Amino acid sequence: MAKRTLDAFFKPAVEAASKKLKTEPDTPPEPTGPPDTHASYPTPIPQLPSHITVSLEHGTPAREGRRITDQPDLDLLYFQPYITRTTANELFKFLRRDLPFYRVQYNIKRGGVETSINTPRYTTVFGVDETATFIPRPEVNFKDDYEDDGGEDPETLALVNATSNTPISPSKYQYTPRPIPKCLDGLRRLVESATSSKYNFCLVNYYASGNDSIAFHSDDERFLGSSPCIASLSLGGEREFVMKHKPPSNGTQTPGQSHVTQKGAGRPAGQLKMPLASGDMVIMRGSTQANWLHSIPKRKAGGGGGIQGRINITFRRAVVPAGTNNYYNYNVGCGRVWRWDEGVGEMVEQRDKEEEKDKKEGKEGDKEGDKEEDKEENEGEDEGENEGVDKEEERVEEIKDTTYMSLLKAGGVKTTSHGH
Ligand SMILES: O=C(O)CCC(=O)C(=O)O
Ligand SMILES: [Fe+2]
Repeated sequence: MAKRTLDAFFKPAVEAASKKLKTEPDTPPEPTGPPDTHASYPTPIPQLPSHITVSLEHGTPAREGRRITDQPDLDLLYFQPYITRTTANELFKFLRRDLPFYRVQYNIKRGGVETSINTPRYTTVFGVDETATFIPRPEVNFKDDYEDDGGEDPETLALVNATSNTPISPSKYQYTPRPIPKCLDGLRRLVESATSSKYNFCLVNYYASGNDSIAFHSDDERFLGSSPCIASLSLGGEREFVMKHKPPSNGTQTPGQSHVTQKGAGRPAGQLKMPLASGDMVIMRGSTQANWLHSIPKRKAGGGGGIQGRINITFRRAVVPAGTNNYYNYNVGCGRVWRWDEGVGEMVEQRDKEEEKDKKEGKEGDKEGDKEEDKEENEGEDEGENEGVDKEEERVEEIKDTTYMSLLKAGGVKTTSHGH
């Protein structure tokens, strides 16, 4: 992206930041503008404080990216870091506090049997595939719409067909697509300019502790097109990112196995391990997704560079509506919203309006019902069950790998995916 366009995007922030320095040095950071609202958001999403915006604009890349292509089929660009640690940690706290998260459950069918999977991390997603786009609604945006008239906030963005600009039929998507809020969209544009690729999706993972994870998988769904470029940004506590080559179709030695450095005994051959710290960014591109798997394994408590919890943001480009359906299904789903509670220092599941009303009216029977439900949910959260969940996910991956192998033999058709 041209520097001029980025300057225009960040200009209000630069002005706000310099004004703040001159007049009110001790007041809390000012957001760059009013919060983003949209019917698809559970609550408004604030804009970044102007000093974070300025630091992103002027401080990235904190270091130039290092290209890693010394393994077969691998093409990585590794920024260590892309965003300075201080800004990355502030961004981490902002996003954890201000984004709505989900703990998605979904069913898979294996051998004809329905199995329920609990995604072992918090997720959220924004964006729409390239057949549609969000455009400002002139009738709203030319009004002085930030004046509070006590009514509902007017919708400022309309979802339209990307070529004809005509409204999208509500039946086109299974979930209402969510526009990328400004606090992530500025970042998307910066990352676009750093990687010379375009992105229309922003997937966010929050790993609350070492027990949260993502199993080995590749982001090689057909809806991303061939040779997708995926930018993956890490914020907060450090976690290990592990990559391994997909098994070969003929079941012989993993390609590249003999070239990959094996540090320490007992470590499986052919794995690459990267300690992703706050602000680091890995770009996976070329034939990487087609040939390599990646994961964030669970790990014991401790480590993480002093910060508890980690956010990962991936920027991707989906080319067809199947991508939109898949991403909302597996990263938002149908469950309740979870939000960060600074007081208790953890994510808290949000009640819906009906439940709040019941609580206020003191409906005891319903409360008892809730307890039963909670108990069942908590039972599903103990360590043993989580182990099981992780294994469930690993087993899904095994199935994906096996299918991948058999499809490769049959001519390289892609597997279905659960949309990590
Ligand atoms: O957290 C990470 O670094 C990886 C996330 C990831 O692989 C994904 O969301 O597909
Ligand atoms: Fe991934």
